[in-house]
Amino acid sequence: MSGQNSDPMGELKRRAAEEAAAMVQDGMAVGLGTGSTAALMIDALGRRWADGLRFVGIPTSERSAEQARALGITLVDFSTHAQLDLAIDGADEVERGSLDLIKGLGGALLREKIVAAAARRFVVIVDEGKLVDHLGSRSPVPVEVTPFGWESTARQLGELGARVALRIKRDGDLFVTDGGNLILDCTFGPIEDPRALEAAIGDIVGVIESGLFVHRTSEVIVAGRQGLTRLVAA
Ligand SMILES: O=C[C@H](O)[C@H](O)[C@H](O)COP(=O)(O)O
Repeated sequence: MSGQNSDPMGELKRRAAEEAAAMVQDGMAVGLGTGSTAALMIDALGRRWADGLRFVGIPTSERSAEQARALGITLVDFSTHAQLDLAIDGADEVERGSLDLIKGLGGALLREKIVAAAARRFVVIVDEGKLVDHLGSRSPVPVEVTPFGWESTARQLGELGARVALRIKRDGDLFVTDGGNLILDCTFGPIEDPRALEAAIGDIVGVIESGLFVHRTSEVIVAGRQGLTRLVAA
């Protein structure tokens, strides 16, 4: 039908991405997230760059770096920018109220968490389908682990109550992160205490980082059928 958007959720994600991109000011150092929603944000920043906005970016993955470079965006690293003004990224789950997150279904959780931790403000952009009452309701917790001894690490994660799956790509090869590590997708079901679980996972030797982002979110821009909503942690 004329005028009807054929991809309403895609349009909603684009609007959230544009809203976040509009938060970037001249001279800022910005963390550039990873995933389909973050890619829309990077495209929006590319359009603002073409209009004359100037900032520097630290990407959270090789694919986000490639996208930003192709748009002419200046990329830097932590050797010159140990702290960022703003980081913008997507999420796989956002817990209502706390705004705690699960991230990493795209395999970028380690660099994303480092960038989020280095930013004065961490803004998350999602469609309303990502909102949950409890983390773990729909998504596993991705955990980045060293390849050496991953089987033992997996066993210890299982002892925390998770069903553990080594991430394999569609072509049947091992999924290897930008850092050369493996991902274990850990299904816990609804998580009552994300902070405690994040600590317990982090205590396991062989674990590099988990996709639980607890008490890190400054604001979430949610794109829904009623429009955009901006949530701030309770
Ligand atoms: O590792 C990937 C990231 O955590 C993504 O931000 C997350 O998976 C959300 O991606 P999308 O916006 O494509 O749903």
